Amino acid sequence: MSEMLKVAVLGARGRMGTAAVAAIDGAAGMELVAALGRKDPLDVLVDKGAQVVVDLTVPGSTEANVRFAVEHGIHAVVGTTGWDAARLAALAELLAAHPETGVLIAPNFALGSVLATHFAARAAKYFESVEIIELHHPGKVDAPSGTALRTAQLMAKARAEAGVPAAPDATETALDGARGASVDGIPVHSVRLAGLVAHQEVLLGSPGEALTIRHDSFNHASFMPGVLLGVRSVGARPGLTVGLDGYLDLEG
Ligand SMILES: NC(=O)C1=CN([C@@H]2O[C@H](COP(=O)(O)OP(=O)(O)OC[C@H]3O[C@@H](n4cnc5c(N)ncnc54)[C@H](O)[C@@H]3O)[C@@H](O)[C@H]2O)C=CC1
Ligand SMILES: O=C(O)C1=N[C@H](C(=O)O)C[C@H](O)C1
Repeated sequence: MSEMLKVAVLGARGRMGTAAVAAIDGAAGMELVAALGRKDPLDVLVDKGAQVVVDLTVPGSTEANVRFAVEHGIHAVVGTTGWDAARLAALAELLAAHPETGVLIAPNFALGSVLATHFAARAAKYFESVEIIELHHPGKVDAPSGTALRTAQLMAKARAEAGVPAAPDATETALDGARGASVDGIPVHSVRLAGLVAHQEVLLGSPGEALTIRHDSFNHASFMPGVLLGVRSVGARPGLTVGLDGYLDLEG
């Protein structure tokens, strides 16, 4: 019988962590060796021989958690938000000193969301106007969502590379926030509504037509196949991968 992959979850009592603990517990070939909360020491990861850690915590904790994992040769699959360019650059530098360790930073583990972002990036250069609306449960602590940030960044990059001019917008006066947050020039609007889980609409418009790319996560089960794919793959992918699309063949 082949050996079980030893997996630990950080943020194990949160919304995502609870679902991930159950998914890993029930997954073939994996053994859940630790399920840690905010007050548990990270040394447990080493004591329990974790080979992969899944970080589902909060933006203020995730960087230190991942740094600890990498420094101890533990691969990391990270769903937590807050990984801006400076944090990613520092992590890439750390990984250069630990070339056998892999880290996946996945703003969204839901396959449909990964595809929606991919399609939005592909479509971005063909339309005059693009805007993003992300809609989440009111317990979410960050805005805009990590998914919306990444989607906007990829769309803005595609438009810049294609030489698309700034979207038309005659707004001269507006209340603060009325046009959303500008992410690389793309307006991103954040809705927090009881009853929602995680949803996003990318709006693309040109004279006479509009395309809407919408994805809905109705519950946290939507994220679990991506979490398990990340856990199974990260050991064979040394270095830093941003986005679950890095583990998928979306062009094939
Ligand atoms: N990549 C993806 O597909 C998804 C990512 N997320 C992200 O995952 C993160 C967690 O989301 P939720 O589960 O909804 O939040 P949550 O607030 O329900 O859970 C976070 C948990 O982490 C714990 N925690 C905080 N610091 C910790 C530390 N240093 N060590 C261990 N545990 C710690 C908290 O006590 C809490 O139980 C957020 O950043 C969210 O945006 C959420 C859903 C999907
Ligand atoms: O906090 C959440 O719930 C989610 N967070 C991630 C994000 O910020 O994009 C992924 C998903 O949207 C759910």
